[in-house]
Amino acid sequence: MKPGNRKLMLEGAKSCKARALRDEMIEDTSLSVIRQKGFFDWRKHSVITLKGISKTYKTKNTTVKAVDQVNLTIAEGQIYGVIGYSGAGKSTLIRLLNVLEKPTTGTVVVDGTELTNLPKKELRKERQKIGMIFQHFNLLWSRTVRENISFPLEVAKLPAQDRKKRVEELIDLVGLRGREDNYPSQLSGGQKQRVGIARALANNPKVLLCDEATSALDPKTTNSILDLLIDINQKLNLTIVLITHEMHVIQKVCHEVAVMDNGQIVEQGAVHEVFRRPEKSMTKEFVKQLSQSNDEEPLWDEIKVNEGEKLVSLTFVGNPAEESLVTDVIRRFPIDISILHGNIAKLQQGSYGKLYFRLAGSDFHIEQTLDYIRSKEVEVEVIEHA
Ligand SMILES: Nc1ncnc2c1ncn2[C@@H]1O[C@H](COP(=O)(O)OP(=O)(O)OP(=O)(O)O)[C@@H](O)[C@H]1O
Repeated sequence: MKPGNRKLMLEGAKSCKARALRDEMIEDTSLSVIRQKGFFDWRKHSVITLKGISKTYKTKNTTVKAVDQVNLTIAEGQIYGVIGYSGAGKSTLIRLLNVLEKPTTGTVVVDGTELTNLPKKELRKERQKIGMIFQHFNLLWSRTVRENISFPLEVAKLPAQDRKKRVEELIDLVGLRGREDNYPSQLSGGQKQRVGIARALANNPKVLLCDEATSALDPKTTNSILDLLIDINQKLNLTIVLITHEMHVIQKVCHEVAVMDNGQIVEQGAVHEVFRRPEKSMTKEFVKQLSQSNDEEPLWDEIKVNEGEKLVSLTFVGNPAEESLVTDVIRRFPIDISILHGNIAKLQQGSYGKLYFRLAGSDFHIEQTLDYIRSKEVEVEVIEHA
Protein backbone atom coordinates (compact mmCIF):
# COMPACT_ATOMS: atom_id res chain seq x y z
CA MET A 1 0.00 0.00 0.00
CA LYS A 2 1.26 3.48 -0.85
CA PRO A 3 2.12 5.50 2.29
CA GLY A 4 -0.37 8.20 1.24
CA ASN A 5 -3.24 5.67 1.05
CA ARG A 6 -2.30 4.20 4.39
CA LYS A 7 -2.37 7.68 5.95
CA LEU A 8 -5.83 8.32 4.47
CA MET A 9 -7.08 4.97 5.78
CA LEU A 10 -5.77 5.71 9.25
CA GLU A 11 -7.35 9.15 9.26
CA GLY A 12 -10.64 7.64 8.04
CA ALA A 13 -10.53 5.02 10.80
CA LYS A 14 -9.79 7.69 13.41
CA SER A 15 -12.64 9.95 12.32
CA CYS A 16 -15.09 6.97 12.12
CA LYS A 17 -14.11 6.03 15.65
CA ALA A 18 -14.48 9.63 16.83
CA ARG A 19 -17.90 9.90 15.13
CA ALA A 20 -19.08 6.63 16.66
CA LEU A 21 -17.96 7.77 20.11
CA ARG A 22 -19.60 11.15 19.63
CA ASP A 23 -22.90 9.60 18.45
CA GLU A 24 -22.88 7.18 21.35
CA MET A 25 -22.34 10.05 23.78
CA ILE A 26 -25.01 12.24 22.23
CA GLU A 27 -27.51 9.50 23.00
CA ASP A 28 -26.96 10.23 26.67
CA THR A 29 -29.65 12.66 27.71
CA SER A 30 -27.32 14.99 29.55
CA LEU A 31 -25.03 15.20 26.56
CA SER A 32 -27.86 15.96 24.20
CA VAL A 33 -28.47 19.05 26.35
CA ILE A 34 -24.83 19.95 25.78
CA ARG A 35 -25.29 19.57 22.04
CA GLN A 36 -28.41 21.74 22.02
CA LYS A 37 -26.50 24.45 23.85
CA GLY A 38 -23.80 24.07 21.25
CA PHE A 39 -20.72 24.60 23.37
CA PHE A 40 -19.04 21.25 23.31
CA ASP A 41 -15.96 21.29 21.15
CA TRP A 42 -15.34 17.77 19.91
CA ARG A 43 -11.87 18.68 18.75
CA LYS A 44 -10.81 19.05 22.36
CA HIS A 45 -9.54 15.97 24.10
CA SER A 46 -11.81 14.89 26.92
CA VAL A 47 -9.92 14.28 30.16
CA ILE A 48 -12.79 13.08 32.36
CA THR A 49 -15.71 10.92 31.32
CA LEU A 50 -18.33 9.69 33.76
CA LYS A 51 -20.85 7.21 32.43
CA GLY A 52 -23.93 6.15 34.35
CA ILE A 53 -22.33 6.99 37.70
CA SER A 54 -24.41 6.38 40.82
CA LYS A 55 -23.54 6.18 44.49
CA THR A 56 -25.95 4.76 47.02
CA TYR A 57 -25.25 4.82 50.74
CA LYS A 58 -26.99 2.24 52.84
CA THR A 59 -27.26 2.80 56.57
CA LYS A 60 -29.17 0.68 59.09
CA ASN A 61 -32.54 2.25 58.35
CA THR A 62 -32.13 4.24 55.18
CA THR A 63 -30.82 4.16 51.64
CA VAL A 64 -29.59 7.45 50.16
CA LYS A 65 -28.93 7.86 46.46
CA ALA A 66 -26.29 10.60 46.77
CA VAL A 67 -25.42 10.53 43.04
CA ASP A 68 -27.90 9.22 40.54
CA GLN A 69 -27.00 8.24 36.97
CA VAL A 70 -24.61 11.06 36.16
CA ASN A 71 -23.02 11.33 32.73
CA LEU A 72 -20.32 13.95 32.30
CA THR A 73 -17.59 14.75 29.83
CA ILE A 74 -14.98 17.37 30.68
CA ALA A 75 -12.57 18.57 28.01
CA GLU A 76 -8.89 19.22 28.60
CA GLY A 77 -8.04 22.70 29.86
CA GLN A 78 -11.56 23.50 31.06
CA ILE A 79 -12.52 24.95 34.40
CA TYR A 80 -15.69 23.03 35.10
CA GLY A 81 -17.97 24.01 37.96
CA VAL A 82 -20.61 21.92 39.68
CA ILE A 83 -23.12 23.97 41.69
CA GLY A 84 -25.93 22.83 43.94
CA TYR A 85 -27.47 23.35 47.35
CA SER A 86 -26.36 21.44 50.42
CA GLY A 87 -27.10 17.74 50.07
CA ALA A 88 -27.30 17.82 46.26
CA GLY A 89 -24.48 15.29 45.99
CA LYS A 90 -21.56 17.54 44.94
CA SER A 91 -18.99 16.26 47.44
CA THR A 92 -19.86 12.69 46.65
CA LEU A 93 -19.55 13.41 42.93
CA ILE A 94 -16.11 15.00 43.23
CA ARG A 95 -14.88 12.10 45.37
CA LEU A 96 -16.13 9.70 42.71
CA LEU A 97 -13.89 11.43 40.16
CA ASN A 98 -10.76 10.12 41.85
CA VAL A 99 -12.54 7.04 43.19
CA LEU A 100 -12.10 8.09 46.82
CA GLU A 101 -15.69 6.87 46.76
CA LYS A 102 -16.28 3.71 44.77
CA PRO A 103 -19.33 4.08 42.53
CA THR A 104 -22.27 1.75 43.00
CA THR A 105 -22.72 1.71 39.21
CA GLY A 106 -20.99 3.28 36.23
CA THR A 107 -17.49 4.07 35.05
CA VAL A 108 -14.98 6.86 35.63
CA VAL A 109 -12.35 7.44 32.95
CA VAL A 110 -9.56 9.97 33.61
CA ASP A 111 -6.97 10.70 30.94
CA GLY A 112 -7.90 7.55 29.03
CA THR A 113 -7.72 5.12 31.99
CA GLU A 114 -10.79 3.59 33.54
CA LEU A 115 -10.29 3.96 37.28
CA THR A 116 -13.32 2.14 38.52
CA ASN A 117 -11.94 -1.39 38.62
CA LEU A 118 -8.22 -0.78 38.98
CA PRO A 119 -6.31 -2.74 41.61
CA LYS A 120 -5.28 -0.56 44.59
CA LYS A 121 -1.64 -0.16 43.59
CA GLU A 122 -2.45 0.98 40.05
CA LEU A 123 -5.21 3.24 41.31
CA ARG A 124 -2.71 4.94 43.63
CA LYS A 125 -0.44 5.55 40.65
CA GLU A 126 -3.26 6.89 38.46
CA ARG A 127 -4.36 9.17 41.29
CA GLN A 128 -1.09 11.06 40.92
CA LYS A 129 -2.70 12.51 37.78
CA ILE A 130 -5.44 14.00 39.95
CA GLY A 131 -4.65 16.66 42.56
CA MET A 132 -7.24 17.72 45.11
CA ILE A 133 -7.76 20.71 47.39
CA PHE A 134 -10.23 21.00 50.25
CA GLN A 135 -12.31 23.57 52.09
CA HIS A 136 -10.29 23.11 55.31
CA PHE A 137 -6.94 22.74 53.52
CA ASN A 138 -5.97 19.36 55.11
CA LEU A 139 -2.36 20.42 55.71
CA LEU A 140 0.15 18.62 57.91
CA TRP A 141 0.35 20.93 60.91
CA SER A 142 3.75 19.76 62.13
CA ARG A 143 5.40 20.46 58.77
CA THR A 144 6.49 23.79 57.31
CA VAL A 145 5.16 25.12 54.00
CA ARG A 146 8.19 23.67 52.20
CA GLU A 147 7.79 20.29 53.94
CA ASN A 148 4.05 20.17 53.21
CA ILE A 149 4.67 20.77 49.52
CA SER A 150 7.46 18.22 49.50
CA PHE A 151 5.27 15.50 51.04
CA PRO A 152 3.61 14.11 47.86
CA LEU A 153 7.01 14.13 46.13
CA GLU A 154 8.43 12.01 48.96
CA VAL A 155 5.50 9.61 48.57
CA ALA A 156 6.21 9.46 44.82
CA LYS A 157 9.87 8.71 45.72
CA LEU A 158 11.34 11.56 43.71
CA PRO A 159 15.12 11.88 44.29
CA ALA A 160 15.99 14.54 46.91
CA GLN A 161 17.65 16.91 44.46
CA ASP A 162 14.66 16.92 42.04
CA ARG A 163 12.30 17.26 44.96
CA LYS A 164 14.05 20.37 46.22
CA LYS A 165 13.97 21.98 42.79
CA ARG A 166 10.27 21.17 42.28
CA VAL A 167 9.31 22.54 45.70
CA GLU A 168 11.02 25.86 44.95
CA GLU A 169 9.20 26.08 41.57
CA LEU A 170 5.87 25.46 43.29
CA ILE A 171 6.52 28.05 46.00
CA ASP A 172 6.98 30.65 43.27
CA LEU A 173 4.02 29.41 41.24
CA VAL A 174 1.56 29.90 44.12
CA GLY A 175 3.12 33.11 45.44
CA LEU A 176 4.44 31.85 48.79
CA ARG A 177 8.03 33.06 48.52
CA GLY A 178 9.07 34.35 51.93
CA ARG A 179 6.68 32.00 53.75
CA GLU A 180 8.39 28.70 52.99
CA ASP A 181 9.63 28.11 56.55
CA ASN A 182 6.33 28.99 58.26
CA TYR A 183 4.07 26.41 59.83
CA PRO A 184 0.38 26.31 58.77
CA SER A 185 -0.65 27.90 62.09
CA GLN A 186 1.39 30.98 61.11
CA LEU A 187 -0.46 31.43 57.79
CA SER A 188 -3.71 33.16 56.77
CA GLY A 189 -6.53 31.10 55.23
CA GLY A 190 -5.56 32.20 51.72
CA GLN A 191 -1.91 31.28 52.30
CA LYS A 192 -2.95 27.87 53.65
CA GLN A 193 -4.99 27.26 50.51
CA ARG A 194 -1.96 28.27 48.41
CA VAL A 195 0.02 25.55 50.19
CA GLY A 196 -2.84 23.14 49.43
CA ILE A 197 -2.71 24.10 45.75
CA ALA A 198 1.09 23.76 45.55
CA ARG A 199 0.91 20.35 47.21
CA ALA A 200 -1.87 19.24 44.85
CA LEU A 201 0.17 20.31 41.82
CA ALA A 202 3.45 18.75 42.99
CA ASN A 203 3.27 15.65 40.80
CA ASN A 204 2.16 17.55 37.69
CA PRO A 205 -1.44 16.28 37.64
CA LYS A 206 -3.69 16.50 34.58
CA VAL A 207 -6.68 17.41 36.75
CA LEU A 208 -7.20 19.49 39.87
CA LEU A 209 -10.32 18.81 41.95
CA CYS A 210 -11.46 21.64 44.23
CA ASP A 211 -13.88 20.67 47.00
CA GLU A 212 -15.47 23.98 48.14
CA ALA A 213 -11.93 25.38 48.12
CA THR A 214 -12.93 28.98 48.83
CA SER A 215 -15.92 28.43 51.13
CA ALA A 216 -13.89 29.10 54.29
CA LEU A 217 -12.34 32.31 52.93
CA ASP A 218 -13.44 35.95 52.98
CA PRO A 219 -14.49 37.54 49.64
CA LYS A 220 -11.14 39.27 48.97
CA THR A 221 -9.11 36.14 49.69
CA THR A 222 -11.60 34.07 47.67
CA ASN A 223 -10.94 36.33 44.70
CA SER A 224 -7.18 35.99 45.00
CA ILE A 225 -7.41 32.18 45.18
CA LEU A 226 -9.77 32.14 42.17
CA ASP A 227 -7.28 34.35 40.29
CA LEU A 228 -4.57 31.83 41.13
CA LEU A 229 -6.74 28.99 39.77
CA ILE A 230 -7.28 30.92 36.52
CA ASP A 231 -3.55 31.57 36.31
CA ILE A 232 -2.53 27.93 36.73
CA ASN A 233 -5.29 26.79 34.37
CA GLN A 234 -3.82 29.05 31.69
CA LYS A 235 -0.13 28.44 32.42
CA LEU A 236 -0.37 24.67 32.76
CA ASN A 237 -3.47 23.93 30.64
CA LEU A 238 -4.66 22.14 33.77
CA THR A 239 -8.23 20.86 33.81
CA ILE A 240 -9.98 22.05 36.97
CA VAL A 241 -13.21 20.69 38.41
CA LEU A 242 -14.68 22.65 41.27
CA ILE A 243 -17.75 22.21 43.39
CA THR A 244 -19.40 25.16 45.06
CA HIS A 245 -22.71 26.48 46.31
CA GLU A 246 -21.74 30.05 45.30
CA MET A 247 -22.71 31.26 41.85
CA HIS A 248 -20.17 34.10 41.87
CA VAL A 249 -17.40 31.46 41.95
CA ILE A 250 -18.87 29.91 38.79
CA GLN A 251 -19.24 33.37 37.28
CA LYS A 252 -15.64 34.33 37.89
CA VAL A 253 -13.71 31.24 36.87
CA CYS A 254 -15.68 28.56 35.08
CA HIS A 255 -15.95 27.88 31.36
CA GLU A 256 -18.71 25.33 31.89
CA VAL A 257 -21.17 24.59 34.66
CA ALA A 258 -23.37 21.71 35.77
CA VAL A 259 -26.27 22.28 38.14
CA MET A 260 -26.88 19.43 40.56
CA ASP A 261 -30.06 18.59 42.42
CA ASN A 262 -30.99 15.47 44.29
CA GLY A 263 -28.00 13.52 42.99
CA GLN A 264 -28.64 14.37 39.35
CA ILE A 265 -27.23 16.89 36.92
CA VAL A 266 -30.28 18.83 35.89
CA GLU A 267 -28.64 21.28 33.50
CA GLN A 268 -25.21 21.90 32.06
CA GLY A 269 -23.53 24.05 29.46
CA ALA A 270 -21.13 26.90 28.80
CA VAL A 271 -21.46 29.43 31.62
CA HIS A 272 -22.55 32.33 29.39
CA GLU A 273 -25.17 30.10 27.68
CA VAL A 274 -26.59 28.84 30.97
CA PHE A 275 -26.68 32.42 32.32
CA ARG A 276 -28.38 33.63 29.16
CA ARG A 277 -31.00 30.87 28.95
CA PRO A 278 -31.38 28.95 32.21
CA GLU A 279 -33.98 26.23 31.65
CA LYS A 280 -34.61 24.52 34.97
CA SER A 281 -36.12 26.39 37.93
CA MET A 282 -33.12 25.62 40.14
CA THR A 283 -30.74 27.09 37.56
CA LYS A 284 -32.96 30.17 37.30
CA GLU A 285 -32.74 30.55 41.09
CA PHE A 286 -28.94 30.47 41.04
CA VAL A 287 -28.74 32.94 38.15
CA LYS A 288 -31.24 35.22 39.86
CA GLN A 289 -29.18 35.26 43.06
CA LEU A 290 -26.29 36.55 41.01
CA SER A 291 -28.24 39.25 39.22
CA GLN A 292 -29.78 40.36 42.53
CA SER A 293 -26.35 40.80 44.07
CA ASN A 294 -25.13 42.68 40.95
CA ASP A 295 -28.26 44.62 40.38
CA GLU A 296 -28.01 47.81 42.33
CA GLU A 297 -29.91 50.57 40.59
CA PRO A 298 -28.80 54.20 40.18
CA LEU A 299 -30.17 56.82 42.55
CA TRP A 300 -32.99 57.86 40.22
CA ASP A 301 -33.99 60.95 42.21
CA GLU A 302 -30.59 62.48 41.57
CA ILE A 303 -30.76 61.99 37.81
CA LYS A 304 -32.16 64.70 35.56
CA VAL A 305 -33.62 63.79 32.17
CA ASN A 306 -34.08 66.61 29.68
CA GLU A 307 -36.20 66.81 26.56
CA GLY A 308 -34.77 64.53 23.85
CA GLU A 309 -33.03 62.22 26.34
CA LYS A 310 -33.83 58.65 27.34
CA LEU A 311 -32.74 56.48 30.23
CA VAL A 312 -31.86 52.98 29.19
CA SER A 313 -30.57 49.85 30.89
CA LEU A 314 -28.58 47.21 29.03
CA THR A 315 -28.26 43.67 30.36
CA PHE A 316 -25.18 41.78 29.22
CA VAL A 317 -24.98 38.02 29.35
CA GLY A 318 -21.93 36.61 27.60
CA ASN A 319 -20.71 38.47 24.52
CA PRO A 320 -20.27 41.15 23.43
CA ALA A 321 -17.91 43.01 25.71
CA GLU A 322 -19.58 46.17 26.93
CA GLU A 323 -16.64 48.49 26.23
CA SER A 324 -16.46 47.67 22.54
CA LEU A 325 -20.24 47.94 22.16
CA VAL A 326 -20.30 51.44 23.66
CA THR A 327 -17.43 52.59 21.45
CA ASP A 328 -19.07 51.00 18.43
CA VAL A 329 -22.42 52.71 19.12
CA ILE A 330 -20.82 56.13 19.61
CA ARG A 331 -18.97 55.78 16.30
CA ARG A 332 -22.03 54.62 14.35
CA PHE A 333 -24.79 56.95 15.54
CA PRO A 334 -25.01 60.71 16.10
CA ILE A 335 -25.97 60.41 19.76
CA ASP A 336 -24.42 61.19 23.13
CA ILE A 337 -24.11 58.56 25.81
CA SER A 338 -23.49 59.18 29.49
CA ILE A 339 -22.99 56.13 31.61
CA LEU A 340 -24.87 56.57 34.89
CA HIS A 341 -24.22 53.34 36.67
CA GLY A 342 -22.97 49.88 35.94
CA ASN A 343 -22.19 46.57 37.48
CA ILE A 344 -20.51 44.28 35.04
CA ALA A 345 -18.61 41.16 35.96
CA LYS A 346 -16.29 39.41 33.57
CA LEU A 347 -17.05 35.80 32.71
CA GLN A 348 -14.41 33.53 31.23
CA GLN A 349 -16.24 34.30 27.96
CA GLY A 350 -17.83 37.75 27.79
CA SER A 351 -19.52 39.76 30.51
CA TYR A 352 -22.48 39.56 32.86
CA GLY A 353 -24.30 42.48 34.38
CA LYS A 354 -26.11 45.75 33.77
CA LEU A 355 -25.23 49.23 32.49
CA TYR A 356 -27.45 52.28 32.89
CA PHE A 357 -27.18 55.02 30.24
CA ARG A 358 -28.58 58.40 29.38
CA LEU A 359 -28.96 58.69 25.60
CA ALA A 360 -29.33 62.08 23.94
CA GLY A 361 -30.23 62.62 20.29
CA SER A 362 -33.19 62.67 17.93
CA ASP A 363 -35.96 60.07 18.51
CA PHE A 364 -35.04 58.49 15.18
CA HIS A 365 -31.36 58.07 16.06
CA ILE A 366 -32.11 56.82 19.56
CA GLU A 367 -34.45 54.15 18.12
CA GLN A 368 -31.80 53.18 15.55
CA THR A 369 -29.21 52.91 18.32
CA LEU A 370 -31.45 50.74 20.50
CA ASP A 371 -32.29 48.43 17.56
CA TYR A 372 -28.59 48.08 16.85
CA ILE A 373 -27.83 47.19 20.48
CA ARG A 374 -30.69 44.65 20.50
CA SER A 375 -29.24 43.06 17.34
CA LYS A 376 -26.11 42.31 19.43
CA GLU A 377 -28.20 40.10 21.75
CA VAL A 378 -28.07 42.64 24.56
CA GLU A 379 -31.33 43.12 26.43
CA VAL A 380 -32.49 46.75 26.30
CA GLU A 381 -34.99 48.42 28.59
CA VAL A 382 -36.13 52.04 28.28
CA ILE A 383 -36.79 53.35 31.78
CA GLU A 384 -39.75 55.63 32.35
CA HIS A 385 -38.56 58.44 34.54
CA ALA A 386 -40.83 60.94 36.24
N1 LIG B 1 -21.00 8.44 53.93
C1 LIG B 1 -22.30 8.69 53.81
N2 LIG B 1 -23.22 7.86 54.36
C2 LIG B 1 -24.53 8.11 54.22
N3 LIG B 1 -25.06 9.16 53.54
C3 LIG B 1 -24.19 10.02 52.97
C4 LIG B 1 -22.77 9.85 53.08
N4 LIG B 1 -22.17 10.86 52.42
C5 LIG B 1 -23.15 11.63 51.91
N5 LIG B 1 -24.37 11.14 52.25
C6 LIG B 1 -25.68 11.69 51.87
O1 LIG B 1 -25.66 11.88 50.47
C7 LIG B 1 -26.34 13.08 50.10
C8 LIG B 1 -25.39 13.95 49.31
O2 LIG B 1 -24.35 14.41 50.16
P1 LIG B 1 -23.12 15.29 49.65
O3 LIG B 1 -22.26 15.57 50.84
O4 LIG B 1 -22.50 14.64 48.48
O5 LIG B 1 -23.88 16.62 49.19
P2 LIG B 1 -23.28 18.08 48.94
O6 LIG B 1 -24.01 18.64 47.77
O7 LIG B 1 -21.81 18.01 48.85
O8 LIG B 1 -23.71 18.83 50.25
P3 LIG B 1 -22.80 19.81 51.18
O9 LIG B 1 -22.51 21.02 50.35
O10 LIG B 1 -23.70 20.09 52.36
O11 LIG B 1 -21.59 19.02 51.55
C9 LIG B 1 -26.81 13.70 51.40
O12 LIG B 1 -28.16 13.34 51.61
C10 LIG B 1 -25.91 13.07 52.45
O13 LIG B 1 -26.55 13.02 53.69
